[in-house]
Amino acid sequence: MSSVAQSSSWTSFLKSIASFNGDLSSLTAPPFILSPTSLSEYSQYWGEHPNLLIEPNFLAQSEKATRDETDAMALKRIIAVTKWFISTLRSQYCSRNESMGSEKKPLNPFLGEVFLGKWEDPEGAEGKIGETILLSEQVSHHPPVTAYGIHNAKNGVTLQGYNGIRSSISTTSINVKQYGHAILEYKNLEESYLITLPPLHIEGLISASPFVELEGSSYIQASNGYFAVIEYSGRGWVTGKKNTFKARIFRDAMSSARKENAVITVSGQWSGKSYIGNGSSTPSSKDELFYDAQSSEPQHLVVKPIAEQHELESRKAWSKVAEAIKKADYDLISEEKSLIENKQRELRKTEAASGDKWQTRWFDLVDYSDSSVEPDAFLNLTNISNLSIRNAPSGSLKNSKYDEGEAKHWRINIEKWKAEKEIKI
Ligand SMILES: CCC(=O)OC[C@H](C)CC[C@H]1O[C@H]2C[C@H]3[C@@H]4CC=C5C[C@@H](O)CC[C@]5(C)[C@H]4CC[C@]3(C)[C@H]2[C@@H]1C
Repeated sequence: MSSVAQSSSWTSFLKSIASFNGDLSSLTAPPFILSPTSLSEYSQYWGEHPNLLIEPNFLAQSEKATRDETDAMALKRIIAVTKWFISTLRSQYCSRNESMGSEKKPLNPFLGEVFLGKWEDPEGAEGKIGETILLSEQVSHHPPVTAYGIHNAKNGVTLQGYNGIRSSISTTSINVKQYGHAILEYKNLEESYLITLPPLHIEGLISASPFVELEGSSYIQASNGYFAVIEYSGRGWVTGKKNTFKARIFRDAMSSARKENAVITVSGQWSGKSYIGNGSSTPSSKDELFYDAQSSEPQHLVVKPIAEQHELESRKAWSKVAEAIKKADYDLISEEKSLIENKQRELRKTEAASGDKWQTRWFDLVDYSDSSVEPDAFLNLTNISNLSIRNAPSGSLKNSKYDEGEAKHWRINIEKWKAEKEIKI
């Protein structure tokens, strides 16, 4: 066992996990497990392969296409969307391990914290992709919820979504259910996709080298009917290596009831190589390579220098805390964090006194249980996939045990971004 794992701070931290109350940010983790990065920055992991995100826009059928050609192109597009989704997972769930040696505890964003930037036209794309922007905003602090919008104007592509988590502790791991979803819209194709988020757990706590492993399933529902079911497993499974997945693509959600109905199957590691085959049999390294996560380097977001940032922008707001974490100076960390937390407490008190609640900046909370709400991509896609519209764990089905309670979801308000005067990309 490494010296870190034996260190008193880690063992006392593990004990604190034992008395866990459900809110991860309430746990005081030892300094070496703290990340200098705020959770509001994690939205960028959706956009680090702009070429794959935009690719479906170029897979349009011709005007004179027959029904079969149209269908064949629709299948090509959901395969391309599945490839883009799989390409996001290494950044989402492995990037801290790769850059800092293990999963870390991100800074807990304050209400109203924003993170924004752009991906420039990828090298060698000859202007085909163009610029893609990211807007991310902490729309709730209790519980923590981050909303984001990624937009590529040149190709009419918009990805928007939000994420919140609920955690619980088992003897050796932290179990996390994700709430929220992503909606991907290709304006030129008049086509949209609903993407749900898989549950995960944190392994390696005992050995003080935590890492994320995905589990369960997630779904991609296309407005043209095609439906992808992605199942995740880790090395604990009989055959699986870590980060294993199997994606099955069906003509529609109904036919996904039987695995034999899969028209395409993709299998492998989302942090490594995966292979694609026709039908429902499991492809292997003898079949066609689908994606190699290790060989396609993520394109990093361009973020303004901290000196040019607004005080609500994440890296500016957290700069002193981030410095203290890099110095592993625990007293300074808690001193600088308290300054931010106390300022937030004051703000909330003033708002409570004057009665004007904090207003979110670029996102609106839409109540889908309100029958007057306009039919939109979310309602259409949850209908054809039979997925719940409620604030249930991501991917819950209608009439499942979680299909109850409120149905309020965060949506980007692009007019508010266009009217933005103070904060620039
Ligand atoms: C708080 C307890 C603690 O410090 O334990 C030490 C360990 C670092 C485990 C807890 C933290 O692990 C982090 C992993 C984070 C998730 C990673 C990726 C994503 C995907 C992204 O799209 C949305 C956010 C999400 C789900 C992160 C949520 C927060 C997680 C679970 C951090 C834990 C506090």
